Amino acid sequence: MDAAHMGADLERVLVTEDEIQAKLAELAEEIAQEYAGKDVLLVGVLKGAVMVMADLMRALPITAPVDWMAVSSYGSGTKSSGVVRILKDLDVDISGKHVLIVEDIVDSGLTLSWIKANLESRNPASVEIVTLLRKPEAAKVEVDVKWVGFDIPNEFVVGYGLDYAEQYRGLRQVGTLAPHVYS
Ligand SMILES: O=P(O)(O)OC[C@H]1O[C@H](OP(=O)(O)OP(=O)(O)O)[C@H](O)[C@@H]1O
Ligand code: HPA
Ligand SMILES: [Mg+2]
Repeated sequence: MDAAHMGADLERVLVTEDEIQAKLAELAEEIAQEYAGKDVLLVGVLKGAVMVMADLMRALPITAPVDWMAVSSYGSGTKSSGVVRILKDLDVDISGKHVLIVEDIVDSGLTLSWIKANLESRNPASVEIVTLLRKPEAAKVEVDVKWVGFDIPNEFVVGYGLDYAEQYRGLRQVGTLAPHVYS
């Protein structure tokens, strides 16, 4: 799909490219302060967090190693199954380390609460979460998220890492899809 067509499939832009970048710069400052003098490992959750990770780590005034986990809960649909599977585990041992999970979205919260509990069971020094987006009205479980970029309405969104059937991840903004896309 070409980029122009990808953008044309959006019904409404909820967060613009500029808003995303400005927010990540703010969050990066806060995160750098929090971890000053500490070693922190950034853990990205594939595939959605790729964009947030790429831009957040470049905005961070500190250097930090990066590792990735891949889990699946959504498959190709628009609803969380609630069943989380590890598709790819971390490469490194996190015991004694400060871990910052980097995510694109907290929707039902099922994925993040599962990942957080899973990582906490490995005896890290701490586990915190930064997410670009959160849907407060969609929460099925409460997850303690330290840094949130934007609270958004309970609508399915795409762009900036977020997909619908693996499409639209490359959009620079976040928005809802036009109804014709689903039919
Ligand atoms: O709060 P929840 O309802 O659990 O939803 C959030 C999760 O869903 C998405 O991942 P998805 O499983 O679609 O994988 P992807 O990142 O590869 O698209 C998103 O990246 C989060 O990880
Ligand atoms: O709104 C969403 N869009 C795309 N992927 C998602 N994964 C959880 N919520 C969403
Ligand atoms: Mg997805």
